[in-house]
Amino acid sequence: MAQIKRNNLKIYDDVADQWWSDDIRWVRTLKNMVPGRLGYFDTLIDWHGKAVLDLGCAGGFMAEALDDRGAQVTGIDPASDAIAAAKTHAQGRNITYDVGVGEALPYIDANFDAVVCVDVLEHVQDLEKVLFEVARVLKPGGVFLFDTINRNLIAQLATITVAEDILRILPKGTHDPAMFIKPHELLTGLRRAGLQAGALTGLGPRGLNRNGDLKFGRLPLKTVLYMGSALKPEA
Ligand SMILES: C[S@@+](CC[C@H](N)C(=O)[O-])C[C@H]1O[C@@H](n2cnc3c(N)ncnc32)[C@H](O)[C@@H]1O
Repeated sequence: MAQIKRNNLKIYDDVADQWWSDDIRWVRTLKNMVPGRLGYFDTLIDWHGKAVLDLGCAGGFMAEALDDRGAQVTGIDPASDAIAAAKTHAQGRNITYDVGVGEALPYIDANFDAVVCVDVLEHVQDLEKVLFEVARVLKPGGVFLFDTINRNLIAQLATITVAEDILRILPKGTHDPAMFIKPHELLTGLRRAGLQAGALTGLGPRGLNRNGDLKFGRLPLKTVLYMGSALKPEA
């Protein structure tokens, strides 16, 4: 049997034209996760007037939500068709979109008040480089806000066996379970990059919305998905 390509990043360009159409369940799921994430992140930062980088923004769900909150948003992603879709959808908004990777951000040092990176860290080729780049582009006193997937058997069962293979709510090959990140690994990476991590919290499904799609919010358990923040200390 042919081997499935894991962490297949082509998936995001393949669905770029339908990113905002609500036709694809897993893309809708990403959209539905935004309020769950912001329910936590909004308690940590007042976005208004802040320069914010949405790192790994794809078609722009989080970027537009941050624009709605009055942030000055820049989004970046290597998926060029997804960035094109983000630009088209954001017409009339003041969002800047760039094609690029987190390992080599095309921004000057100390450019952003916040970097948001949701459902991305477990996809990047070089996590350490990305965290150093995040620290570099943050202003002193700036904050890094993220979520990612834990690496253990339960997280693998939930995201690969159940979500990809049984329920088919994720395309096959979306994730490589070997790239999932244990919280202590991320905390070590943040510290090495010079960032001071705050508390981590769980993220997960909290019922269904009116369309029968999953709603997301904070959970006490960090077994599968977890969110967190880290501060760049003042100079
Ligand atoms: C699951 S999607 C999440 C998209 C978006 N953050 C959201 O929640 O709607 C993962 C995204 O990470 C991006 N990505 C993968 N490798 C990356 C890298 N090295 N630097 C920045 N983004 C990357 C992919 O292109 C894809 O758009």
